[in-house]
Amino acid sequence: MTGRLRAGSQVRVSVPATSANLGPGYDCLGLALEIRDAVRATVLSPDRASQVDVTGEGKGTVPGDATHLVLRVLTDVLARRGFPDTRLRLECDNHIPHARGLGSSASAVVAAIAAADALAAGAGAPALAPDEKLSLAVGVEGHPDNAAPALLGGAAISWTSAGRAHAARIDVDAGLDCTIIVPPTGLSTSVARGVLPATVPHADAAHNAARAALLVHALGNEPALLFDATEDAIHQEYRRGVLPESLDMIDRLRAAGLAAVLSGAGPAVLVLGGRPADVRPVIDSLAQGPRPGPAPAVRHVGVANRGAVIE
Ligand SMILES: Nc1ncnc2c1ncn2[C@@H]1O[C@H](COP(=O)(O)OP(=O)(O)O)[C@@H](O)[C@H]1O
Ligand SMILES: N[C@@H](CCOP(=O)(O)O)C(=O)O
Repeated sequence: MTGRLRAGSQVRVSVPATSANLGPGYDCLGLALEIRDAVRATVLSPDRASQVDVTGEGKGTVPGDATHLVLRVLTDVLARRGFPDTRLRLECDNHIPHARGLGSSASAVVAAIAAADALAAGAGAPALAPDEKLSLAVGVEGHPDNAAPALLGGAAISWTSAGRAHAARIDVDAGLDCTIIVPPTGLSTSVARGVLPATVPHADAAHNAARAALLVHALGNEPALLFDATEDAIHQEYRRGVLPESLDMIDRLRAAGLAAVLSGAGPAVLVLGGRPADVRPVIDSLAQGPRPGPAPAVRHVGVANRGAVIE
């Protein structure tokens, strides 16, 4: 089927930030956080050029042309669904910091897929199943651990099998406190993936398998186990060379008994079960002496129970 969407059709989607890995769950665990981006997509007539307006994060840095991540994925998914060369106006209201390890690119991709699906469904195309949306997101992102909670909300386990991505939502204790420490400068995920070895020792894989399984239990049922459950042996230490300050922060927070992990590929740090009042004294102790630049932001943030939603 090849068709054209009616000019003036519109959809608004909001999508949460995510923190992937949560320590041991490299490329398979993630948590949605209540910081949301919103995108309004309006179909233009075919003689108009697509247009992107950005407010907030990324304004002035993300491209305004067809290479804009949301526009690129949205038009690509629409073309696959039978609506090629759709011209769009996007209004992006961004709150998720870019290149900090809070899944901004996955949220952008998921927002685009959800918007494309809603526009196509409005024109009579069958709606995509959650696994189909996740598989499309993985085709862009390369790993499912951010996209899964961005789609589903809450915490998610994600995996790929025979070229298709899948996810299961897991319970999170309603009272779980999360604090994020967000440095003023970012690091692209591809750089932080590039320093990882192709293989890890068997003992380290076994270490992480135990912690990741324990983490699923701790998040939903026994927060007292979060500290043990967030130990990682397969990615964080390898990233110390490109993220020395984040890893130093994690060391100090963990020495203070807090379940601190690298958020995604960093540089942000996530403290599970910790409040800013617990975290700030440790951050302040790191700042003894002249600080080279602005201080990191310390934010208390709730778990987002809703993933991508059409508003
Ligand atoms: N809302 C968005 N709109 C357009 N591009 C985005 C958006 N969010 C992220 N990006 C692109 O993705 C990059 C960040 O992706 P990445 O390095 O994977 O970091 P993270 O996903 O952890 O924030 C940004 O520098 C930008 O190019
Ligand atoms: N599992 C990935 C997660 C990347 O998350 P991001 O938020 O930094 O993009 C990794 O560790 O590389």
